[in-house]
Amino acid sequence: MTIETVGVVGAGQMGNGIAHVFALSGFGVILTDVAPESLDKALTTITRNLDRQVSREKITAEQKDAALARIRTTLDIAELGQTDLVIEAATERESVKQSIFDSLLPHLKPETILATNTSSISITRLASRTDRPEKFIGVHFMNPVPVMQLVELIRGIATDEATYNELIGVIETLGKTPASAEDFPAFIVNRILIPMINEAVYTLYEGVGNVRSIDMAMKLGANHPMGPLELADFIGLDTCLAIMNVLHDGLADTKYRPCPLLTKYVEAGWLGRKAGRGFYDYRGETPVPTR
Ligand SMILES: CC(=O)CC(=O)SCCNC(=O)CCNC(=O)[C@H](O)C(C)(C)COP(=O)(O)OP(=O)(O)OC[C@H]1O[C@@H](n2cnc3c(N)ncnc32)[C@H](O)[C@@H]1OP(=O)(O)O
Ligand SMILES: NC(=O)C1=CN([C@@H]2O[C@H](COP(=O)(O)OP(=O)(O)OC[C@H]3O[C@@H](n4cnc5c(N)ncnc54)[C@H](OP(=O)(O)O)[C@@H]3O)[C@@H](O)[C@H]2O)C=CC1
Repeated sequence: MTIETVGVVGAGQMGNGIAHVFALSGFGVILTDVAPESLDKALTTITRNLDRQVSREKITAEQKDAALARIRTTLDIAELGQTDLVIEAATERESVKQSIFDSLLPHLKPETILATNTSSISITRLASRTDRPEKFIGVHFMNPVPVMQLVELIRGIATDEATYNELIGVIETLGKTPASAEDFPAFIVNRILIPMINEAVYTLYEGVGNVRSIDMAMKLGANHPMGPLELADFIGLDTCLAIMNVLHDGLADTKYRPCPLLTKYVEAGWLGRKAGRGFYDYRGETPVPTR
């Protein structure tokens, strides 16, 4: 099958990045979300990130304009019926993803591949509730999508070889590197990364360090490009907590217990950068630690 047009469901930080890289690689993109403001914000972010790539001479102004012209936004999920591949990138909650698939499936062509960018949820379980488990696959992009090289590919128990091979080709066309992960909670990257972030929150909770000292320690002491709390804010604290809950429920091991302080920040709506506040407050000129 030739994939020419890609549907992206969810226009948050991952959805806009996925739309960006597909459009830049020549695919037509239809981006949908439930909120018109999210679609407007996504287009503003994509334009800003393309401008950054133009100013760093990674792409030309013509490539930027052509990429933007390939992206269409809509509030009507039925419009994704014309696409060859759909990537679901909505909130990390199984019920949300489930209801998206329920409303999307009646409109899809039988040959369309259905992918999810979930960062932790079982691909096999999500696939089993669709009409095409053999054409269902996990395609896990990393944040920020235009920059990060890796894409994890996760096959559910029923995913067929043709779908897997098709996606390897697509990811290579995007200039990225596919890596296969088995379908266990949070796959490879987040199985390792998110417990590390959770441990950093425990370090804060127990008073071993404050926000600044913990981030500085890991940046200067372990050469991480961002400190773990800065990275948690970047990912989204709701997403970090959702992933810890999937690990805790799925592996039934207390070592995956989400830190109560992480839960408290999420309960406060302090979800990180996207909410203007998390372990840092981003509402002023420079980020200020909240603890
Ligand atoms: C939760 C999950 O399910 C899985 C995940 O995604 S986990 C999160 C994985 N991501 C990470 O761990 C990111 C860690 N952080 C980093 O790698 C870096 O801090 C960073 C790349 C985000 C920014 O790097 P930096 O050096 O501080 O900033 P900066 O110099 O402005 O940017 C570096 C490059 O990225 C580009 N860039 C940064 N953000 C960008 C964006 N949103 N869009 C396009 N380009 C971007 C810059 O243009 C620059 O490109 P060049 O080097 O080619 O000139
Ligand atoms: N953040 C990260 O670093 C990474 C996240 N992921 C995964 O990508 C997915 C998206 O995460 P991320 O972009 O960070 O989250 P965001 O919160 O930034 O964006 C999620 C978007 O989905 C929208 N949405 C919610 N419900 C629906 C629906 N029914 N139909 C369409 N859109 C909907 C939200 O709208 P509204 O705001 O109105 O609710 C929001 O715009 C998650 O599965 C996450 O686990 C994967 C890799 C990295």
